Amino acid sequence: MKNVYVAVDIGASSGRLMLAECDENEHIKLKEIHRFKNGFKKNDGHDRWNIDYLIHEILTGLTKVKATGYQQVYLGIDTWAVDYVLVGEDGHKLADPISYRDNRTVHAISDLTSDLPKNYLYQKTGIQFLDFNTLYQLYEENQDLLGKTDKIMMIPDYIGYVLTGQSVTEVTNASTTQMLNLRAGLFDEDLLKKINVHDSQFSKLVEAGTYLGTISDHWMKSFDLPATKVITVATHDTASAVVGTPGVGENWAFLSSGTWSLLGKELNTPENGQAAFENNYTNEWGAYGTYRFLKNIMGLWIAQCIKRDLGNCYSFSELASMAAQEKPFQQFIDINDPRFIKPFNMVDEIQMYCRETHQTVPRTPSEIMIAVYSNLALFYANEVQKLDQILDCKLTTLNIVGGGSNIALLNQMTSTLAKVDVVAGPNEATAIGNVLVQMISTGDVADLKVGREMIGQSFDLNHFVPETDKYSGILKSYQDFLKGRSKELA
Ligand SMILES: Nc1ncnc2c1ncn2[C@@H]1O[C@H](COP(=O)(O)OP(=O)(O)OP(=O)(O)O)[C@@H](O)[C@H]1O
Ligand SMILES: C[C@H](O)[C@H](O)[C@@H](O)C(=O)CO
Ligand SMILES: [Mg+2]
Repeated sequence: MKNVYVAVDIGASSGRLMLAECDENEHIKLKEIHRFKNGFKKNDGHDRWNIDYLIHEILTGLTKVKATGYQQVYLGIDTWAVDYVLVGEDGHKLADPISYRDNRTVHAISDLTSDLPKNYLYQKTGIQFLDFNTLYQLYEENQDLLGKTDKIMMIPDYIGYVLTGQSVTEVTNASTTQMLNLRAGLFDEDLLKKINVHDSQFSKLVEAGTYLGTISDHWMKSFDLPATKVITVATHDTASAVVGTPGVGENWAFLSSGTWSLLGKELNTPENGQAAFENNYTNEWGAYGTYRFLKNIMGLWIAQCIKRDLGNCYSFSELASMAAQEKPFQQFIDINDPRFIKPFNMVDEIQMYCRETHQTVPRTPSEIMIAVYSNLALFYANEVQKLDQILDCKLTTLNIVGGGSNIALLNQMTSTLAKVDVVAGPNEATAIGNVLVQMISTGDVADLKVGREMIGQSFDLNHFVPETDKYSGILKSYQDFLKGRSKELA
């Protein structure tokens, strides 16, 4: 009997259970079984995720799998990065996890690096400086709570623990903490000491593809579930997205385009030299001993906030169609400006930014959306150039995956500005990468290379090529604008 696989993929904006099987042509057949909203809410003084709700949604999705007639499945869990749950001696969570968008870490990098030089920290870890990395969250953590903590579990590891009773720390997500020592391949003792955390407060580090256990009887008695074997996949959703990237092109890079845009290249050895440090690139660990050399770009979080600020009157595809009616590049915006991390109102913030920089202020929903897409495309193109310089290579193709791969206008602008081919899709690359690690772990698929070939044959990919001589000079003007802004804000 053929194996059946379930991917639990929970991003910052939404979660889903996807069911996957291989058909007689070795094509991966993917079916959405259950989708649910995600998001943080203010609770007990901080922005927190509702982890119990997420676990309940997973169990609800699994009952739908059983109701569809599947008696036994494999399952993998991937979620967003850096956030964690504190678990007490009694094995239960001490509090709901705080979101990385909470304000508590806004000064953490300067505080923690006052006597720990940034380039020394970067040499040790190779991880980009984002003030919400786990290192800074734990530095700012409630010390009383930390003192009562038996285990610190990353979100997907915690979910696996609640479902199976087994606790591990999977490396792709552990690397986003900025606490793993690149050379040793372990948590860095000096950094743990710096934040009053002990090595024993983390469960053992495991690679993606490690068998975790079966869903415990407690849940089997409470829900009508299929017999479920849990495999620890590449539990950082971006790591799964990279596994699920078809990898089309002679010299390809990836852009995992969702709440965040993660633009980078899969490497076999880390790149933590001076140029990478100065451009704040990261070496998150990937599956199968690879490194995800990438940068966090603000991404479609901005679109999500605009959609909310407009009262959710428009779908994302309607907003994209409206944007296509407008002229692009009417204003330049540094979309990675920290002011866009969590403004009270994104529409107001973008309009204020344009006023402050003496530019045309976008007014209508379509003007605002074309401003966002134009500047995302410009930012992407600028980073593709930086990747070429840092890695001393010439990228030929950008594989765009995730929800953002649905935006043809953005794909085309990116291809033209970056002067690379764009291969867009699959939009559910994260879930596909999740199940692919499971399939490799059971032996159904030989390895990552074969798996990526299967992805290319199983899912529709859309191709975009640069429109020559269009928008010439605009990228250089944008780069000058960014240089001017960084001087102004220095
Ligand atoms: N048809 C579409 N037209 C325009 N935008 C779209 C479309 N489909 C998805 N998107 C964009 O993709 C985003 C969601 O991407 P995705 O589903 O990859 O995110 P997620 O997995 O829910 O969250 P995370 O990025 O945290 O993993 C939406 O916020 C929206 O901006
Ligand atoms: C906060 C992290 O940078 C974020 O989770 C990103 O890595 C990601 O996983 C987006 O889906
Ligand atoms: Mg996602």
